[in-house]
Amino acid sequence: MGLRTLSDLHRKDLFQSKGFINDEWMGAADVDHAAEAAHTAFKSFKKTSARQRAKWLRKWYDLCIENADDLALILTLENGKTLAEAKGEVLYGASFLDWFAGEAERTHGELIPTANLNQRIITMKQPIGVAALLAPWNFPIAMITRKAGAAFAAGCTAVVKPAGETPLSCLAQAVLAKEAGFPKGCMNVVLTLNNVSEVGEALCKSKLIKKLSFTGSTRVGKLLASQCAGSLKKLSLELGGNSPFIVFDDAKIETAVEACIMAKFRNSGQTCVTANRIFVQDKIYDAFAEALTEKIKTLKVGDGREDGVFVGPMTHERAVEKAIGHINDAKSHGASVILGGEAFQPNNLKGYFLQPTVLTNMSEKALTTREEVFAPVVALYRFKTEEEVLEKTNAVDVGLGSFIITENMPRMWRVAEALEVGMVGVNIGLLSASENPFGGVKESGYGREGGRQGIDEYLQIKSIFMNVAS
Ligand SMILES: NC(=O)c1ccc[n+]([C@@H]2O[C@H](COP(=O)([O-])OP(=O)(O)OC[C@H]3O[C@@H](n4cnc5c(N)ncnc54)[C@H](O)[C@@H]3O)[C@@H](O)[C@H]2O)c1
Ligand SMILES: O=CCCC(=O)O
Repeated sequence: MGLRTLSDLHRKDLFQSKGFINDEWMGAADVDHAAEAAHTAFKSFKKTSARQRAKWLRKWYDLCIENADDLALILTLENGKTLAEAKGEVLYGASFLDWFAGEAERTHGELIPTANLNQRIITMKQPIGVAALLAPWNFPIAMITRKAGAAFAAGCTAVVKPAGETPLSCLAQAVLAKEAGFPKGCMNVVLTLNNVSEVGEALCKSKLIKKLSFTGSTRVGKLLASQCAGSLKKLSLELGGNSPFIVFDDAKIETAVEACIMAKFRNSGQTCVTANRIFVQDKIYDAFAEALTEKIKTLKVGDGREDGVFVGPMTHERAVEKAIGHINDAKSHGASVILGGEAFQPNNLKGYFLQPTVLTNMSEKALTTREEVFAPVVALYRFKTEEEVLEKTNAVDVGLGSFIITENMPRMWRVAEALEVGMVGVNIGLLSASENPFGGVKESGYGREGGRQGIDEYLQIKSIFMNVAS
């Protein structure tokens, strides 16, 4: 079969290119109109039963699974990730709808034991209101469903803003959410490209919007937090990371290599939890570097629609430029490029490709020590002791994901507890599951998405304080 294009979609209506407001497709990004539609819908949506919302979420989940091939194709065409990865993201994205369908009915309040026996206090959880959901270009489906699944389960309505680079997957989700039965005005989508600052600011400043959830860079997260200060919106921020991937001497090399490939090459290195600083203990350093490099040499780079391709292009040109800057900077601090190191065009393909790259002898002075590479660049740092590696890993402003590879259980516990991060992977290169509370600490942001905690981001607590004296 040749390379697939939009004309191969089974359901042509999944390809939409206009914004979606109050169940209508619109040209301009009109935040006020979208916020009003969501606000009006909220008045009745908040009164629907959790069981009904769970049914809509399950139907939406079923539609994602039914249309998985079409959704994956749209995703590959707009983001560049391989079809296999895109299919994986469709399933991962759908799993949040299934998960939050379950959570919708578990937003229990509590009866609080009171000091005064003539009083009773009970609490209830209520939806916060209209939520603005701002998603990034690296996971254009899963970051929508992770946010919207939780918001709708809680009884909130939404104004969704996908990244300007990847609006199509989000619009296809809007088609399916409507088909699943969500009432008019529940899911609104505003599009941006060159006007992202204006749209972002309007979402932050809208009085009708009570909650904002953003996944993206720390730089933009800080900007949005400052813009939301005026209306004191509740915020969830899932921002940049600088994940350490620590291979201890006692690790199994095959486990370390397999986990590192997953943690580094998923989505061509463009994930918020991508292994950024790979710390390898002295005794295992050379053997690990060699085994990893041999494995990376086997990874096929190319058009994500082609069979066997493991690494697709980067999503935009500035990502390649930034990675080349990081490689040159590392070299200037003494690093050796033992594989790759350059932008290239595999089979003369147009696109933003970078050779999978391995850098050894990394210095702490290199920019990648403090900045995310967000590219298929493996930077290997050497360390001697557990204390040393902990000090180095924690000496950054961010703390999202981390990975440790060890066969020593006491060490696993010591290190996992000492790492200043939101998530620790042990002998695995992945942190993604709908049941995992995903999120960070320090300048990686706050709030959790997915897990039992994810729905709470869209709820507020009300207490009822009663005099029960007879
Ligand atoms: N946490 C994540 O999943 C994630 C996702 C994408 C990018 N990033 C980080 O960002 C870096 C660079 O990516 P980039 O060049 O797209 O970054 P960027 O800072 O320009 O944009 C990040 C995201 O924020 C949105 N955005 C930008 N300005 C905005 C504004 N004023 N209001 C509202 N939204 C706005 C963009 O649409 C994009 O989705 C990456 O290297 C990585 O460190 C992280
Ligand atoms: O990049 C951000 C999210 C990645 C994930 O959920 O695995």
